[in-house]
Amino acid sequence: MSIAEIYEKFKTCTGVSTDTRKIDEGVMFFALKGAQFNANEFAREALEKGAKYVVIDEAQYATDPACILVNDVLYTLQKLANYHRQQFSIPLIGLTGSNGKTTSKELVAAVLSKKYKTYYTKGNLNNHIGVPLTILALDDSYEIAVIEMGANHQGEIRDLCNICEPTHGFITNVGKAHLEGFGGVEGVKKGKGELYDFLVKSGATVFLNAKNEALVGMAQSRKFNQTVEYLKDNKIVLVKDSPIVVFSTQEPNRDPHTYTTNLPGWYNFENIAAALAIGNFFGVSVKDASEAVSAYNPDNNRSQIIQKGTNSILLDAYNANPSSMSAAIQNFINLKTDKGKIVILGDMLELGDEAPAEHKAIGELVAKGDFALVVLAGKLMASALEPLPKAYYFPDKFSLHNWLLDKQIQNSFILIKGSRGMGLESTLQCFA
Ligand SMILES: CC(=O)N[C@H]1[C@@H](OP(=O)(O)OP(=O)(O)OC[C@H]2O[C@@H](n3ccc(=O)[nH]c3=O)[C@H](O)[C@@H]2O)O[C@H](CO)[C@@H](O)[C@@H]1O[C@H](C)C(=O)N[C@@H](C)C(=O)N[C@H](CCC(=O)N[C@@H](CCC[C@@H](N)C(=O)O)C(=O)O)C(=O)O
Ligand SMILES: Nc1ncnc2c1ncn2[C@@H]1O[C@H](COP(=O)(O)OP(=O)(O)OP(=O)(O)O)[C@@H](O)[C@H]1O
Ligand SMILES: C[C@@H](N)C(=O)N[C@H](C)C(=O)O
Repeated sequence: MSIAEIYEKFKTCTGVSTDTRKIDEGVMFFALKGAQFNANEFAREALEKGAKYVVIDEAQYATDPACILVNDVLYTLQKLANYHRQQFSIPLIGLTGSNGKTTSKELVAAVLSKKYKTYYTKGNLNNHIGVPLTILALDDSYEIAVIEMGANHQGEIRDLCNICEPTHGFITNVGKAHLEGFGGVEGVKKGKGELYDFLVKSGATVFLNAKNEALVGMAQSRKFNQTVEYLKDNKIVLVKDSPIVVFSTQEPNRDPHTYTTNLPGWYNFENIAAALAIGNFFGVSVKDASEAVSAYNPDNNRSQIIQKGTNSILLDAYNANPSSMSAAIQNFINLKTDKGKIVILGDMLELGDEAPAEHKAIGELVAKGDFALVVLAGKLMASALEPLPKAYYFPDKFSLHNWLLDKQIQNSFILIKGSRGMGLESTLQCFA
């Protein structure tokens, strides 16, 4: 069956599902294969639970006229998403980067929502499955879309662009993330640059952080139809970045106005600047845009400041890589507080051969800070111990938690950061 024919059936469905444990009446079910299950085996169950059609790629499970047999379910999901995307002529802003994608996406969406009905990626659904699912839930009530794209190897951003066909785009930054799959920082530039390549090819508009040398360099070697630079002039000024970003804007016919945010660090100022520039481009007033970023309060284990008894906690436990870890630690070193400062750091994953050196470099950076306690957790973090002879080290989270529960830390400002695989948000429970 052709994609156009499958699309006709999709249009009669209430949506899409990939999980029989969470299925709504009337959906089109895509039977994906994972590490544990082959969802072809759930075709019948999906129909019994209310799916209108099931897309499968193993003939033996095609036991009902509602089964659509294809060569490859994942490929079909991606092609269908692209077909669906092509039905819309709204601006679609695609973004990627090593760090700050989700925060930037949320900020851009908050700004654009002041003027438009804005569709945007939920949570972190940014990969070869998440982007198609995101696109397939777009409907014609929306006026603009913001789509996050993530990758851990070459070619992935190219493929995601071919699915969502951005008309506008930006890269938050290029840094030391997923080095294993990208093959070093040059590989990251190449991989993230696939968004720029698409924007060149399609004559789209790029938003460019004029203060980011790596991005400016990548942009110089490409000829965009339109480039909108930000952080080039003093339209937005960083007043302070610690413990949270305060910025001021020059608004037409008004005195400069200062806004307080809920986000820590210069790196979030850059994310805010991108959101303001995009808002400005699409005609959102500086006042509305600034109010939107000022009101944004993360609740996703990223850049969250949480009070727990007498302790203040900067919870940044969604993910970690050398760039975001250094940024968070440097910001924490600069933070002024009467409380004792403590860092609790977990492994940074997906760094391949560079993992020992990168963990050691983090240890060297931490050694420059004036911390009351340095606590390291995870096998890879052992490499950070050499420059930190006084650090407390735990090979796993469980021994870390036992120690913290015993220690009853009070009146401290604590940074918690580690990779997703470490799940360090659960360390919050160790503080009363
Ligand atoms: C295929 C799938 O949905 N996988 C999810 C599943 O993982 P698993 O491999 O264990 O699949 P299973 O074997 O359990 O199941 C296979 C399918 O069967 C369905 N099923 C199962 C049982 C049943 O009773 N009924 C069923 O129908 C089941 O639903 C499956 O469809 O479960 C995991 C745990 O819940 C999920 O994590 C997993 O989701 C995968 C990873 C996924 O890709 N989800 C996307 C929707 C997504 O966007 N996820 C994002 C993560 C994005 C991310 O990590 N981005 C990176 C960069 C991207 C790198 C890229 N190359 C990559 O590898 O992803 C970044 O740095 O930003 C998210 O969830 O946040
Ligand atoms: N512009 C930036 N430069 C460097 N580090 C940043 C930047 N923005 C955010 N970070 C750091 O990266 C962390 C993760 O932010 P965020 O989740 O927004 O990034 P992400 O790229 O979406 O990652 P993921 O796709 O894995 O969720 C932040 O909590 C912060 O430590
Ligand atoms: C989960 C994925 N988005 C990610 O950020 N991975 C890195 C390696 C992490 O878990 O920190």
